[in-house]
Amino acid sequence: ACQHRLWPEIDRISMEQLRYARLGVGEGGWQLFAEDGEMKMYKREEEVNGMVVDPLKACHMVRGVTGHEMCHYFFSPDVRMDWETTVEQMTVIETIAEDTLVFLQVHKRIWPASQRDSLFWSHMRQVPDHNDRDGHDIWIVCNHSTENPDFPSNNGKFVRVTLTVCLVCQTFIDPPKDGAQIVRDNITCKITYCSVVNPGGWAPASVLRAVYKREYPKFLKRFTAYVIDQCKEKPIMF
Ligand SMILES: O=S(=O)(CCO)c1ccc(-c2ccc(C3CCCC3)c([C@H]3C[C@H]3c3ccccn3)c2)cc1
Repeated sequence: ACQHRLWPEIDRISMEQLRYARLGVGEGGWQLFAEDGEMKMYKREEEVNGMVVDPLKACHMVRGVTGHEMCHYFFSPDVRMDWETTVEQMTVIETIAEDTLVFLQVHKRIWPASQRDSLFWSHMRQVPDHNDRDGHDIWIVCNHSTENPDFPSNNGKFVRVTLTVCLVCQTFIDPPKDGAQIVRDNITCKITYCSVVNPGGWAPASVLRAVYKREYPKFLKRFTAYVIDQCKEKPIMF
């Protein structure tokens, strides 16, 4: 992967997104728009050329899974269609490395907007976390739009969205007493999910904001429930 032409961009954007995810929501005009238990969703209202591109930041605490497990299932193409209900087709069009893939996805049409597709590299990485006492690393998956001459945007069929998404997960372990073995009940995963999606073409602001408000909470709840269910009978992947 390190000699691939995209590697410098992949490395830079992934680390930028890690820093961005770890910034609090105290400053920068974030407004809380959805809450469900431990999950808190914030957005900023932004438009580019009259198109809604509202950045989103979601914070969640999930008990019983590790950050490695959360990122593994988010990254894996094999299980994508099991949890991602807003995607109609998903193809891996390039394997840059075992932790770096290029996806082409066709998203379900959101009436009355025209149907969208997305083409993005996806990179998963473990990042040592210096200021974390119990020494558990941070896992991140970063998805960022890219171009590929074999799959031109606006190919007449779909409007190509551009996106930058990151899932940053940190594992916390509450060690069991008397040196017993760590079980899933001793584990909590702190998730920060950030996304900026540019619709790539006009779509009514009111429709998009309504879809964001409905779809993002559903998306994150469904995904985290999926990972908990997949992991519960399996050995812990730290
Ligand atoms: O986290 S991921 O990388 C997971 C891999 O799939 C991701 C998540 C979401 C998107 C996406 C793509 C298109 C749209 C819109 C824009 C105009 C018309 C379609 C939206 C908006 C509508 C929002 C939304 C939020 C959550 C789920 C689906 N829909 C979101 C892409 C990638």
